[in-house]
Amino acid sequence: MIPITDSRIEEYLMGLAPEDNPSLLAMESRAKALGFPIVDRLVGRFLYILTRIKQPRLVVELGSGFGYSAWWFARAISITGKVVMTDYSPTNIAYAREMFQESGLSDRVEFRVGDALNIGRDYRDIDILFIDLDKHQYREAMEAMIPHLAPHALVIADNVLWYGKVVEGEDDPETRGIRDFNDFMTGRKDFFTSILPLRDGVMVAYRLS
Ligand SMILES: C[S@@+](CC[C@H](N)C(=O)[O-])C[C@H]1O[C@@H](n2cnc3c(N)ncnc32)[C@H](O)[C@@H]1O
Repeated sequence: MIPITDSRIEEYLMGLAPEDNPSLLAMESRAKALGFPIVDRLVGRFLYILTRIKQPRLVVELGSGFGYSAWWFARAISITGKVVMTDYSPTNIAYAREMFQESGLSDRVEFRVGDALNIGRDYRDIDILFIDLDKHQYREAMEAMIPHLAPHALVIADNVLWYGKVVEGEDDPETRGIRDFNDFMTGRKDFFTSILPLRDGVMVAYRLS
């Protein structure tokens, strides 16, 4: 494993990103206690900014866990917008419901339990697609969702550097899945794609038409 960002830099950045929302802090503590992978605060704040700039009508998340990343989208989206959360786990979605209720954000969120690849296809004209499900599924998910994206949609994907394994010659299904997804996206002429080495690597791809 290769640390993407030096831990001292990450600590410094975290010091510059104070948050006091009780639901947010509770979700961060839960992730720490369970060792559950969330995008983390630095990426969350980045999602918030992208959402404010884009002003989406519809955000669809593939792989929402218990709602941490969705919380950032919901906080940033206007009251007329909607964030669709998807996760296999009813326990995760039930916890997310509680957190969104507590934060007064539930009216902007649709909570869906099941396979994100099936659920995602229920929606059209998606302005922001966020991909954070099992890593071997990234490309399949993307290919399935392209016809469901709005013109000039943003696709954001987490973990695209996969703890540095993408450059270490690892050949497990997850690393292969991420490499394949990165090659697929950067090879497409209809998306302009950029990868930020923030936390575990965040891809932002802009649909050109
Ligand atoms: C990395 S976590 C998501 C974390 C979340 N995006 C966040 O930052 O708060 C991945 C989640 O995706 C879910 N998942 C993986 N593949 C899925 C699929 N095909 N359909 C639905 N959920 C899936 C897992 O249950 C897990 O909770």
